[in-house]
Amino acid sequence: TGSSRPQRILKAVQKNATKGDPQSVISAIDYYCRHKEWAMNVGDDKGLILDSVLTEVNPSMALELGTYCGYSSVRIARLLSPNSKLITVEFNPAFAAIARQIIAYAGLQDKVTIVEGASGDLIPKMKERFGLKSFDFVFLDHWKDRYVPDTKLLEDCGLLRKGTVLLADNVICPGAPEYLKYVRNNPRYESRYYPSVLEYTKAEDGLEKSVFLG
Ligand SMILES: O=C(NCCCCCn1ccc2cnccc21)c1cc(-c2ccc(F)cc2)cc(O)c1O
Ligand SMILES: [Mg+2]
Repeated sequence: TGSSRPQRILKAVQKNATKGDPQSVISAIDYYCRHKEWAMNVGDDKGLILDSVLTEVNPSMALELGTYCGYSSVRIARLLSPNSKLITVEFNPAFAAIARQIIAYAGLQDKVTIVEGASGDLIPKMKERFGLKSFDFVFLDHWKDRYVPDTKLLEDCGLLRKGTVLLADNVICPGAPEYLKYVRNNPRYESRYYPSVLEYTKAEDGLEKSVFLG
């Protein structure tokens, strides 16, 4: 059988990017997915918004739900301060294996821990597994119907603190309408919508940033 899309993306990184240079890895993936074959990375347009929110938050502990090929893991990890960490959760072992190689190619393997499994199973085990108190930043980019239950789970497991920033991808396309309702009508969150486009297209999409107020 032939290669998978993530395998082809890894090949494009190995061919066109410079080992240890995260920006070249990001550019190689964006070029491939814009000109060769589309893939569900957060992409360069929404990626600039992700970068700016990250720079503002400067998290010590970051969580990503939905690794895929590791594109946004590289975007996040490249901006983390020394000793800051990213935990990224991926459901699909084949995707996780590719992401591990792309993150390592960027030279960011010491900052990123990839955990395989379902968010609903893993979130309740995070405190004990990683000895962490809470997350400073959470990037939601997994199953869109899991955004609300997993946000509630993060609250209930005491993994959010006053000021934790949640950033959700795809709130317009494919859409996360229940999530928008949940965070926008909730006194425990201060939300703001960042309009953008669906990765590598002209279709409308955007990111929702929600600050947990405790
Ligand atoms: O579906 C998307 N992402 C989720 C992929 C599956 C995640 C599975 N998963 C990972 C960790 C994890 C942990 N627990 C449970 C499940 C978990 C997605 C889709 C589109 C898209 C697709 C077609 C189209 F026409 C327009 C847009 C664009 C995006 O940017 C996306 O992110
Ligand atoms: Mg996405």
